[in-house]
Amino acid sequence: MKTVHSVAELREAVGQGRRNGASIGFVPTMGNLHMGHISLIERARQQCGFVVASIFVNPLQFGPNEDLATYPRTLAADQEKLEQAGCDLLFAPSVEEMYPDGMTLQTVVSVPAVSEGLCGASRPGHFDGVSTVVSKLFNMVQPDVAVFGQKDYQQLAVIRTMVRDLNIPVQIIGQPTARAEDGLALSSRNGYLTEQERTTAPAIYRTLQRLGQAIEAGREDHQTLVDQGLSELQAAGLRPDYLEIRDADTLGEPRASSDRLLIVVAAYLGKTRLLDNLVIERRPS
Ligand SMILES: Nc1ncnc2c1ncn2[C@@H]1O[C@H](COP(=O)(O)OP(=O)(O)OP(=O)(O)O)[C@@H](O)[C@H]1O
Ligand SMILES: CC(C)(CO)[C@@H](O)C(=O)[O-]
Ligand code: BAL
Repeated sequence: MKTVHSVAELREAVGQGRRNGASIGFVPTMGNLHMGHISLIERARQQCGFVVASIFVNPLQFGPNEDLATYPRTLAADQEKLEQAGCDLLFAPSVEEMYPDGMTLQTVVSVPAVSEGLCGASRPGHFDGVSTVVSKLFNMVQPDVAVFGQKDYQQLAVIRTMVRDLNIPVQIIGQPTARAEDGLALSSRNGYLTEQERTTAPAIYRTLQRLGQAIEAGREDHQTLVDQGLSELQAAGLRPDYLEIRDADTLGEPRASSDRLLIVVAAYLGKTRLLDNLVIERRPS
């Protein structure tokens, strides 16, 4: 696997892949790779002859009091994992390469509606940072297919909307969440957890499953379920940011006609903010 750091080298290497007749698959990441990331690479590999990953900790999507400075940067280990997973090319640009005129003068891509609420409410400006960097990366790589994780469900919805609204010629694939044996969604930020916090963290998925089972059994009293779920999380030692039940396709409030519901949660364990979600097929009434 080749690693490049500049847009010019990236274009040259992707162009070579394309000239060899391969379709281009792309997996954007912030690095510190785990098996969740690797499942995205493998998904891209299934469909494309040439697979590109990027590692870029994007300052534009971090709030002023967030963990930009401490976010784990583990390039050498990541390169090894990507190589083993069959990735062809890694793009690992500097901040200067991505934002040569600085970030204040950067044109911003902003996706309305779907980026508001949930993480958009707790992290103002976050999704503008994500949609801006992902549209830049799409223009740099020009992939046929891009794979994102369903763990970051709202992010995936924002990207799908952006691609549709801006007519970007890329197929977006959502890959199911890879989990540890105890159900905790794999996440780079799990590395921040103390041993004690790590034993508490699976309560998030347990709560999602319990709510999911209740909905599958026909419960429609969503607010009661959410209140119980919040209490469960708190009792386990988590500090919920939000726990909500939404329409899984629009991310709006569920309607009588919603046939897929999203149970979505963000919760703090100490200083670490963890995300997870579950999609439930609703029983026809
Ligand atoms: N457990 C997982 N299963 C499947 N995909 C995942 C998983 N975790 C992350 N991804 C996906 O990997 C891509 C890159 O995400 P990122 O590098 O931010 O990893 P992360 O583990 O989510 O990090 P963080 O802890 O910072 O949120 C995104 O599309 C994200 O949804
Ligand atoms: C999509 C992404 C790579 C954009 O910086 C990031 O938000 C992530 O890793 O999920
Ligand atoms: N995986 C989401 C990227 C972020 O938290 O900034």
